[in-house]
Amino acid sequence: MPGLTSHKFSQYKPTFPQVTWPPLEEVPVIQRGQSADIRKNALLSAADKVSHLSSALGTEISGIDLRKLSNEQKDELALLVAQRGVVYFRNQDLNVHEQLDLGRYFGPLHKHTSAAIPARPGLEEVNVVYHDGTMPKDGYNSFFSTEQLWHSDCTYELQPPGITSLKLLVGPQFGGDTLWSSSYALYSSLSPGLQTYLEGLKALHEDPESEKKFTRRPPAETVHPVVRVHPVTGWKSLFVNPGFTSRIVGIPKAESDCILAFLYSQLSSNPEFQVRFRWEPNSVAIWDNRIVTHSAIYDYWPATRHALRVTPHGEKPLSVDEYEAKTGKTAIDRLNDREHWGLDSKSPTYL
Ligand SMILES: O=C(O)CCC(=O)C(=O)O
Ligand SMILES: [Fe+2]
Repeated sequence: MPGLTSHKFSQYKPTFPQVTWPPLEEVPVIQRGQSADIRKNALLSAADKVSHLSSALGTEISGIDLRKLSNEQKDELALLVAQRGVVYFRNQDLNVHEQLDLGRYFGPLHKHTSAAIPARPGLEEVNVVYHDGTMPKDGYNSFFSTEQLWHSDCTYELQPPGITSLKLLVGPQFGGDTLWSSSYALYSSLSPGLQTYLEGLKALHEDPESEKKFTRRPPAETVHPVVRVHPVTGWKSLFVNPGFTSRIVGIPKAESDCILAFLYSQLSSNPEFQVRFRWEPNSVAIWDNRIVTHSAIYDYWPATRHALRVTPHGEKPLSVDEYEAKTGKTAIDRLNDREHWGLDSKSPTYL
């Protein structure tokens, strides 16, 4: 009953109010995963089932109600997401305010400069993802190649998002899946010489959309390290993405183009780094934008797909040198860190 469904969620339909917000300022972020017990028993033992969907990333948990998590379980969820990149839950009844509260636990919430926000006032921290049959069939595919659709959210900000959630309200019977790609796995796949070279570089992130759309804040562009270290796991990750990283700075343009083209082709096309999620209404994905990229698939026109995203800020990305100076610890390639996380040598996963 499409009429009923669209009425039920009409307050979350997309709007683009022409309001202006002040520029973002630096905000403190508490790394919740840092307080978690490494075994994550409070969270995992409360679940009916925990299934890893691929070696590199993606875990589905059933039997947990996201409205009822204790702070201890939320801390463990933050750690799990930092390790597995993205964690999925189905049949979640949490409403948008509960989704906002959960997000706020992980960091101050980001307000998007230009993306749609819900029609109902007071929900500026919610991002609306919405397509239906009245919109062009080609959708984003007429503006971007499938490779360009891969991105990590809002990396042009000074403090790009950390632990982000997306809840599907309405979706097609089939199609409209989302893909995620592990940037830990991408880093870990490179030869030691290339890893070391990239660790010394920085790249420019900017929003190509900001020239085309009304922006509620002056558009940001920021230079971030090409390899960043996750503050909780201490693992190194490639931090460039086709959506927003335009060039590596301080090296010849041709060299930057060539390296970025190689990295983008790897992250978007190497299935070993990827996981694909088939949504149902009330599915929630929680991913760590610091260490994964993602890409939605627009193959469901003319069906309606409607989802809400809540996006906490992460820290200012730390380069390997910054992480080591700050913590006195050595940042590590995830592939070499199995023992620390209690994995035996045969375990295919990185839980
Ligand atoms: O529609 C989706 O599955 C994801 C869209 C997206 O990129 C996002 O919400 O960050
Ligand atoms: Fe996104």
